[in-house]
Amino acid sequence: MTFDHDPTFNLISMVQLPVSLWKSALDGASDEIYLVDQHGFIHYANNAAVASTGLNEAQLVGRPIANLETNATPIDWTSLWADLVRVGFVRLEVQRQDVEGNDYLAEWRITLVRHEIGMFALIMASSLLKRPNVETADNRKTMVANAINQVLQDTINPQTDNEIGELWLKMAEDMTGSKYGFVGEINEEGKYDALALSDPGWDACRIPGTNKTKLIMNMVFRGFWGHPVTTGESIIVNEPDQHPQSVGRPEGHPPLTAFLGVPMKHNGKVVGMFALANKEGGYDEEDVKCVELLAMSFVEALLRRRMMVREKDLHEARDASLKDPLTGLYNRRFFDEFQRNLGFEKKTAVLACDVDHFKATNDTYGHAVGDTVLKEVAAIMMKCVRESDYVIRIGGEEFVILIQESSDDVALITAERIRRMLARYVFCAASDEFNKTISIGIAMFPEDADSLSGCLELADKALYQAKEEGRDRVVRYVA
Ligand SMILES: Nc1nc2c(ncn2[C@@H]2O[C@H](COP(=O)(O)OP(=O)(O)OP(=O)(O)O)[C@@H](O)[C@H]2O)c(=O)[nH]1
Repeated sequence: MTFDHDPTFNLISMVQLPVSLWKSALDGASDEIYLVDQHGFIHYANNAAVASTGLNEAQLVGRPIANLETNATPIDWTSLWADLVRVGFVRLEVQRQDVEGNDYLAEWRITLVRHEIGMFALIMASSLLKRPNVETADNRKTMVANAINQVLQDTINPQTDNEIGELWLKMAEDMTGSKYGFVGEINEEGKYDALALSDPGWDACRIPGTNKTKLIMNMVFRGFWGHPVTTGESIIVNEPDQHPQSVGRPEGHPPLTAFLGVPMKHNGKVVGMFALANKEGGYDEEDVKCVELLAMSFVEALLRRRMMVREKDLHEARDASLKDPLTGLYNRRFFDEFQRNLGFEKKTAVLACDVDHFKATNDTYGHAVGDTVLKEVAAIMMKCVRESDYVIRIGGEEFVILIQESSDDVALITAERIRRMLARYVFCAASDEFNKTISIGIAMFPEDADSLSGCLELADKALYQAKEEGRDRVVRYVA
């Protein structure tokens, strides 16, 4: 493994934001920040990390995070990484030691960062009891760094666009000391739709009977309000009434003492705006820098979230097309796809299962009861198999079970378990109770046939034999 590239590069390229902004935010944050690869090696450490560990950046980069001399307790990186990959975000408390050898408790907030060159862990470490002596305790920069962390978390936690908007608007207000504001996007008609609006104490924007605010939709902003959207430039207006672009305020709107408007951009195009109001003493260039950084992070968070939601929807739609709506089991299409992707090395048992005299159930109790029986049979089958096995409703009252990495014994034991459980199960129909049995035929892939469907044909032959021999039994196919 080599670490000869700019260590910040990975992080920057992941979030695709200008290097200078991110680097200054991360470098100057008062929390220690590390970017760590999946093997636990540090790729980037900020100034606070340098101050806290007493090691310079060159000494830190390439070092395993788990074995930092400042970790008073060892860290099991392998299991931590496994949790991170599974959940996306991990928070833990780590006993650490400052450069003078004093123990202190630190909180690590770790976010999984996915990138085409690999996955990384972004660790933000802050002392819970005693902050190590870090000179760069600039509160604002810590907030910006927290915002970066938030971007990454926002893409993981399922939230609505409006909730994300509220979160980022609050962050922008806190960072600048604004009294109120709004954030929104340009819609397809080129007008403005708010995603979040904080309460400026103006009745006109309140939803009657609630303390929620009405979202502005399809708005065209004039004067300095619209400046960020029309020009793509941020604007500070510290004396709104005297400003040449002043268009006054709508009736009943609370006093406006200062205004900061920052465009949200994506690929150079203005896609929205942050608008903040009434910072005491007015806004300055530092506010512009912070909010511009936030605006970029916000767009990133929003777009990433939408992409993830789209992917999830697609995934669910695909999943639904492979499922049987009655039982929730996989369907025939799944069997065909599974077969296509099956490698030869995967020993798989094929169990062909058919409920005995099912037609009689339909005839006696009606189709609806028949459906309930099928659902309950499906549930019994699911209880009898391992998580790694597949239960498929191949059609009507016929089911197929695929047991991966199976031996003859495992297949027979599973089939017998299903047969016995079903035979003992009592079904109910109105005031009547009844039992059902099942017949099962077994064939093994690739031992008996060189395709799964070939195996299914042989398992069906064995199933037919089971029916012939009196039903309620398991038969292993023999050539
Ligand atoms: N309720 C219900 N019945 C179904 C469904 N799909 C198929 N069937 C019925 O399942 C029955 C299958 O009957 P047969 O294939 O004759 O076999 P059987 O009565 O189970 O008898 P053996 O298999 O010989 O033990 C038919 O009556 C189908 O109409 C379904 O989704 N719901």
